[in-house]
Amino acid sequence: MGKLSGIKVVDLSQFLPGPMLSVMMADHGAEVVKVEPAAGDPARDQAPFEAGQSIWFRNLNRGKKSVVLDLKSDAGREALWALIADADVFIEGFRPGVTARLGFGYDAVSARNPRIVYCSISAFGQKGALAHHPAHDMAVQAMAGFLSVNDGPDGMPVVPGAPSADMAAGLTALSAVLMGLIGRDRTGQGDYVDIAMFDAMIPWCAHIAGAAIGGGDPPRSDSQRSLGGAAFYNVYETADGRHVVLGGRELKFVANLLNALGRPDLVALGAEAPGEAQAPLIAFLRQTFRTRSRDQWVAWFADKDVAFSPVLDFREALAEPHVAERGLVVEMGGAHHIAPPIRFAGDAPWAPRPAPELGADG
Ligand SMILES: CC(C)(COP(=O)(O)OP(=O)(O)OC[C@H]1O[C@@H](n2cnc3c(N)ncnc32)[C@H](O)[C@@H]1OP(=O)(O)O)[C@@H](O)C(=O)NCCC(=O)NCCSC(=O)C(=O)O
Repeated sequence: MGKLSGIKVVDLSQFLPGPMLSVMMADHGAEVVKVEPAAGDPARDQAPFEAGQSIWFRNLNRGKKSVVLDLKSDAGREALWALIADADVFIEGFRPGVTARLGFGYDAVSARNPRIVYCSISAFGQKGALAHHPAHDMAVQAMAGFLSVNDGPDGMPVVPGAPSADMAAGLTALSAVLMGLIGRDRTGQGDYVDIAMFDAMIPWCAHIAGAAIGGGDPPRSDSQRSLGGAAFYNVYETADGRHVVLGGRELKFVANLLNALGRPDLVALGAEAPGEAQAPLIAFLRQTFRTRSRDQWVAWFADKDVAFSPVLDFREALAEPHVAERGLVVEMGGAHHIAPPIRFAGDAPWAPRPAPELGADG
């Protein structure tokens, strides 16, 4: 029995942030009813597909039910009210004002079910100058400053690989809903929470935007300038044109590596401030890493206590034995399932659950 069994979730959200929240609830036993328009959650149409389903959609919607409701019709609205009557959680991810126009704003929903924890997830929040601006992940990253530190050597911001604003919002919303449920259990009263992708990203910036927060110049960051050009927090090219990272900030790792490379004289430079003072160390490391291939370096580092990693593509990353040992990706019936990142010691062994076909439950 999952930690959330007995909790009923009505979820109108689409794409990524809201489904991320509700899939983690479904993983732990909540009954999640995904309410979709006739066209379905657009994530259903996102390539690549496998075993007849979008891989993206499957891994964000496993273990849920799907009902199709036209919320602009009386019958659809009635059906949603019936679902809300005994629900514990209501999730929506439209632009601010949409659910109120449909008749399902917090005031209306809590009047019918005062115990409900109602979570809105939007790009910039329900209030504020940007509130009604439509936005996907990249636009929020752009507005929050994150794209400015993900530029290439030509200064052009790079389209982010990970949808950080979506994920930050989904995971923040999960915490919020669980807090809401704990509070509700104490007081008997539900509550409303306004989660913004923007708000969820801003707390992530303190270390990279530190200077700007303090009123100084904003940081710039391609790989050579990250953290102001720290030798031991940097990316290096190898002889085969691949890359490796030194990702350690502790001086003992600097010493371990430079001693093994026969250059103990450079260790003191590791303690200097990143930037100009470390330039000779960076130059040495650049030259050194170009003398072997990436995988030769992986072998060389195997018996060294240094925070070193090869830069892998996704195929390589998923083929790592570590992924199999932790059971992170499971293939069943020709479909690949990504395991939940939260698994309690007392949980039954995890088994993949299918994501529903559109309207499978009504
Ligand atoms: C994603 C959006 C930009 C999409 O913009 P829009 O297509 O203009 O959607 P809106 O939310 O403004 O409005 C949705 C409309 O659909 C209608 N609607 C929705 N569901 C129903 C059902 N079931 N029945 C009838 N009508 C429905 C709803 O009433 C609205 O109509 P009207 O009232 O008539 O207008 C926006 O929803 C948004 O900013 N959402 C918050 C942030 C967010 O989730 N961003 C995407 C993250 S995922 C991501 O970044 C990524 O995947 O990439």
